[in-house]
Amino acid sequence: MKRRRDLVRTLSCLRCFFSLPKKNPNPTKRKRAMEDSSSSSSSERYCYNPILRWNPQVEDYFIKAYGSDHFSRISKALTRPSCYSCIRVNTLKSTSDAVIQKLLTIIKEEEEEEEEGGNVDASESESEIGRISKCQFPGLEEYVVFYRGSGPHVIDYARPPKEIIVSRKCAEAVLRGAQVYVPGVIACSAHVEKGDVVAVSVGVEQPALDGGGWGVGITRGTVLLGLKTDPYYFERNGLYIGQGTAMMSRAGMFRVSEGIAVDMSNRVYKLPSFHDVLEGEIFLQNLPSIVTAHALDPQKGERILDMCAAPGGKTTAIAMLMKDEGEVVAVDRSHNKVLVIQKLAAEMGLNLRRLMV
Ligand SMILES: C[S@@+](CC[C@H](N)C(=O)[O-])C[C@H]1O[C@@H](n2cnc3c(N)ncnc32)[C@H](O)[C@@H]1O
Repeated sequence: MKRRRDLVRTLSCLRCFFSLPKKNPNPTKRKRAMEDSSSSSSSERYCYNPILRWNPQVEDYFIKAYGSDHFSRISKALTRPSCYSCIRVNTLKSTSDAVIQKLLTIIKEEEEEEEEGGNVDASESESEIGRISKCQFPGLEEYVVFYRGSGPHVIDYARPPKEIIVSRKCAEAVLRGAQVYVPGVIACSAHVEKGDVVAVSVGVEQPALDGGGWGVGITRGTVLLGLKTDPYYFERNGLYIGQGTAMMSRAGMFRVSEGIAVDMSNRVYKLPSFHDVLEGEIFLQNLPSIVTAHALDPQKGERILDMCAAPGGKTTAIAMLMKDEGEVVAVDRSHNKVLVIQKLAAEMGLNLRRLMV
């Protein structure tokens, strides 16, 4: 089974990331910090500690509504990834009990391999059984399984640094167990070669200096010098998401259009990638999407229209709940999107009857 190693090695999404590191959010402060060379230690830099910046009026409103303590906890939680992966079991092919057993077997086998290779950190070897559980909401226990991740972890990074900055979207995927793919890389240190261990941070949106909206402010392909005089140096403090091995040189990362740029070995939050795991038997789907189809309560023989259907998460959930006896009309706006739905339905062994562009 492809990519099963990720289930062991790595353990949602960053729901909100309009966040900045705690230090030096504006140019004046940044300049002051650059002058004070002792203000940015390695532990400050290589940690994950973003804070959310709110529109002051919105902030005032919420503080009045929730109280400042509660609001500050909400604000902090919004900068953290989800601790759970939510797995929908395809009940036409399997059951939640069978899926739990299979996942445990996969994890055990892979753990043994990792142990043989000496790659297991004993301090992290919590029982996997406790990590997997059935959803407790009535009616969902039959087909929804949770996998609980872990974090935040302290991931030391040895100097001298070789660094990579990735986009927010890429960072969200990485903290759900993905690798860093080429399109997600925004900037990279000079002289990064294939095989180098690199520190990976996220470039977050910041207010433009000219007051014209928010942006990442780093041009794709920027060379990171690793110096405190580097204009982006302080912005990266506290936005470190982990480290990995460069799978290509710096030149390659900005020359090719696809492929893995960094094989992540350590992430500050760990959730496994379920990519290619138990294909057709399970589908990774956020709980609200599952609940949407569940609340619709589709019955055998009904005809249901899904108007913005790709990639087909709710479409296939509806078809499954109808025991694939009925008609789901799935519509999306391009032929390619409809092909994606078709592929997912085929993997799950479902006959959707009608797919439309
Ligand atoms: C968030 S995704 C839908 C996710 C999907 N319902 C699921 O559960 O997997 C939104 C989809 O709406 C589609 N969409 C947007 N505008 C549309 C339109 N005018 N007609 C049909 N589909 C549209 C997009 O192409 C995209 O695939």
